[in-house]
Amino acid sequence: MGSLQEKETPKLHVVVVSCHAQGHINPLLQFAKHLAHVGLQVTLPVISSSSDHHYRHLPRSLTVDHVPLLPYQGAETETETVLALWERRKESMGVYLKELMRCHEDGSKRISCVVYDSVISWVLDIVKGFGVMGAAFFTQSCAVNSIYYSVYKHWVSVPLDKGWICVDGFPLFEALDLPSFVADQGKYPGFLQHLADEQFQRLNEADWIFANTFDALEPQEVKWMESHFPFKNIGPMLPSIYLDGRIPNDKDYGVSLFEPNKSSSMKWLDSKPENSVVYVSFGSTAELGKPQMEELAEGLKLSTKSFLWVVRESELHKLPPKFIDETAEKGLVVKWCPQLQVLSHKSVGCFVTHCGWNSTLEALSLGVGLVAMAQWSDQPTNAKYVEDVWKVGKRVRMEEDGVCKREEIEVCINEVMEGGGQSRHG
Ligand SMILES: O=c1ccn([C@@H]2O[C@H](COP(=O)(O)OP(=O)(O)O[C@H]3O[C@H](CO)[C@@H](O)[C@H](O)[C@H]3O)[C@@H](O)[C@H]2O)c(=O)[nH]1
Repeated sequence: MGSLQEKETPKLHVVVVSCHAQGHINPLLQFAKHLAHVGLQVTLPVISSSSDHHYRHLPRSLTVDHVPLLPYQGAETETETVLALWERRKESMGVYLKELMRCHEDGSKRISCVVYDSVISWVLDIVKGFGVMGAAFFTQSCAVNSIYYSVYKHWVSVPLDKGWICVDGFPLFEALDLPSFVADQGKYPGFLQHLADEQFQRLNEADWIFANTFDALEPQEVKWMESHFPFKNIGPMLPSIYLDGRIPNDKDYGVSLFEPNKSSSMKWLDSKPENSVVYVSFGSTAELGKPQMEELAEGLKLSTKSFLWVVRESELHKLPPKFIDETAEKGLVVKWCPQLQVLSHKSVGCFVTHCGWNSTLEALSLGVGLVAMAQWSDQPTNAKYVEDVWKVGKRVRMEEDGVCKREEIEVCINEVMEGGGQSRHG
């Protein structure tokens, strides 16, 4: 029997490759859904050492492929460094990608284009080796991209000679406003150069460049970036239900590396009055020091507000002993939650956040005021924009020891809850 598929015009096949982190997978997956929605066949590979990922609401023309993590080459050790793990993931994804490209050099699933996360631009070398088009996708703000590009071009000197940097038409960036890799190179040796080179040295070979931002949010920064590269701003990459509803049934990002504590979080929020809850989360990678964790816990205790705090499994041991029991009346600690549903819940009145770019875009899109507690990477720059440029929240002040104290946390929460940030509920 001549199958229906044989008679159909084959769909263009696009592969979307993200680095292995929730904050990168979410916007790239969202972009993949848009491609699937306009009729393309999309494959999204996700590294998995186990099958503990959680998939939901994905369109039929979007396939999530599991990529096995290759075993260690040498002796197995328990303590794998960040860089070694990064290399092992790179190798695993590289092997998978070459095989996928070889299998689909022709035929109905021939690959037309690979969209890759800008921080893993080595993907472009593989893609170009097969004569296929490649599109870079930047998951961070244009302000941050511009700073890294200025470093790459040696237009700013790092370590900072003056203690601040100025990019044309942007706000002045003092050290505490800069991505941590720029402000404190000593802490992350080699990281900045690697990141700047990785993102920009092959960019001229990319056929398209996409960024998860939008013109109205960063008008100067977008213009500046566009004067150097043909960027297309396609953000914010949030599930459609929170924006224009373009993709039917698109309620959730859909691939979670953590298991969300959904029903208990939402039930608990339902029991709280409007605008009464502080939502606290530091995303998927930030690790707070124990003293900071204690100050935050004490700050939440001091505050008269209720709180929902996401503390990832690996961070739980840093909570003060008995904290969960002592605060059971006013607080709930969960290991992961459906953040978009939480932020759009009417009981949530403010968001204490590390200012990861996705969390920032989500809060801005849903109208929740922010208490910005940046930890590392691009987060200090996002926090500066939250307070000084968009004026949608307060940035906490750190003491000399780099820790933000409980009283400061309490004051910032009160200010934002009582109208210092943006207001969603009137
Ligand atoms: O309980 C939770 C906590 C978070 N999220 C989601 O996880 C994502 C987290 O992304 P983000 O806020 O960007 O933080 P990170 O996971 O820390 O993201 C990394 O990647 C981002 C994009 O490059 C950078 O901006 C960050 O600094 C970097 O740490 C968001 O979509 C959240 O909605 C949940 O669904 N449930």
